[in-house]
Amino acid sequence: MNLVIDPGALTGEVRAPSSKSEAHRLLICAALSADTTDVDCATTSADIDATVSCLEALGAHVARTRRGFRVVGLPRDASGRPRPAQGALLDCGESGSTLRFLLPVACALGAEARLTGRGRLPERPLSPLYEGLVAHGCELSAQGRMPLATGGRLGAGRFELPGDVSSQYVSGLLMAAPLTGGAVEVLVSEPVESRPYVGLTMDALSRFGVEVGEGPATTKGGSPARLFVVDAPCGFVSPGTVEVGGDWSNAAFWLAAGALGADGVAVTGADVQSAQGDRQILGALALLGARIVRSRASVACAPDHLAGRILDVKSCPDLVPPLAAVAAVATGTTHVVGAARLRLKESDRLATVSAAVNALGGCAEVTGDGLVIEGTDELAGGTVDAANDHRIAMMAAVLATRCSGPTTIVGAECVSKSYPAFFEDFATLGGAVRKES
Ligand SMILES: O=C(O)C1=C[C@@H](OP(=O)(O)O)[C@@H](O)[C@H](O)C1
Ligand SMILES: C=C(OP(=O)(O)O)C(=O)O
Repeated sequence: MNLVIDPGALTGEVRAPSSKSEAHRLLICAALSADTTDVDCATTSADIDATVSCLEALGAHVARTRRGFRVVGLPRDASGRPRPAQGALLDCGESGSTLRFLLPVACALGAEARLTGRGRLPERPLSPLYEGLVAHGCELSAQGRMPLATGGRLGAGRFELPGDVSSQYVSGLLMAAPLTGGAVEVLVSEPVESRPYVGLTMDALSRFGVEVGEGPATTKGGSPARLFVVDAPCGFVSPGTVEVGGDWSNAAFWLAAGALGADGVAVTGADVQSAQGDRQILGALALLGARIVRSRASVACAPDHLAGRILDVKSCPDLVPPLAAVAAVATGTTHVVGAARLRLKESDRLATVSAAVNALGGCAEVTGDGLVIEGTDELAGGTVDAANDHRIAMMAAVLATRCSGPTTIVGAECVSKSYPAFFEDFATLGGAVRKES
């Protein structure tokens, strides 16, 4: 589906959709606990639905309720261990989180399963998580080809991972750890990029009674590292009800639109104390010169004197598209650094962010680990290929509001990966969006 956006500032108030990062984790923990859990989650998305369908395939019972999901955990064997369905096909869709969380979990459950996916997912890396799983008792079919078949059973012990490929490997191992029956140590070399996502996992586990210890350590080679430890014995204990917070990664697009507009945009439902690292959008937009106004019910962003800056995004890779939209019109040069892993997302996001800025008349260039963006106030509009990447479609829509002519977004339906109602909310904020005729 191609959508056309006509120029015009967004303004008003919008509610953040439910966080898919929180939802994945809380749904998985709920499925692994013996009892029933109500996961309050007002909105869903293709990625959240992928995790739900995989958990159902493993034997959990998940029902959609008015407030979210009611999850009945996996059946248990005589010794009280979760007993997964065997021979299940786990369709991860295009969700990297679903695949990288449920691969170690399925292995630790001793499930003979096949994990499959689409879009860019089969190309996105699993190494060296894959090798770590094999070294700890898992039998996996060849890497790089889907479906990926699992067998054997993941055992406890020490896992070593680099900090610069994907924090999702660490999160997956920590969620699998309580199922191994022994102590699990995950040593991650510094810098641990996307570190707040590991914190989000620790937060979710803690809500289900699993505590993760963390401290400084060194690798065998003597380099600095972080050690994450889940001690045995432990198991998932449902707290009854858990709440999924508003999604800061997606709220970031509305705040960016506020910075690009006139009267500002306010977002409700996103907690400024959230464990989500992407609430850093507030600091990053303020650094670029936008005006942030917090009230009890909302946080708003309005334009001021936008100026280019150095933005280190090691801990918040998903904020690059909305920040790039603001940098594209800020005075001067923005250097986005610490962003090499963006090449491993739904698209090569360094290439697609820069292509989107340039397609609308801006000036962006890819560097070794990020982007250089020269701001301009003269964006003409044009045609952006969303490249099947939800964050590129949302970025293009937001930046289109500041162009002098119309913008066509090719493949705009990919927003459904994380935010199916994005364009409805865009229109609610006064955005002029129509289907290409
Ligand atoms: O754990 C998570 O929920 C996520 C971790 C990040 O990935 P990496 O750790 O691979 O950077 C982020 O980009 C992704 O959208 C969601
Ligand atoms: C990279 C993303 O998600 P995932 O890795 O779960 O596919 C994203 O939502 O931007």
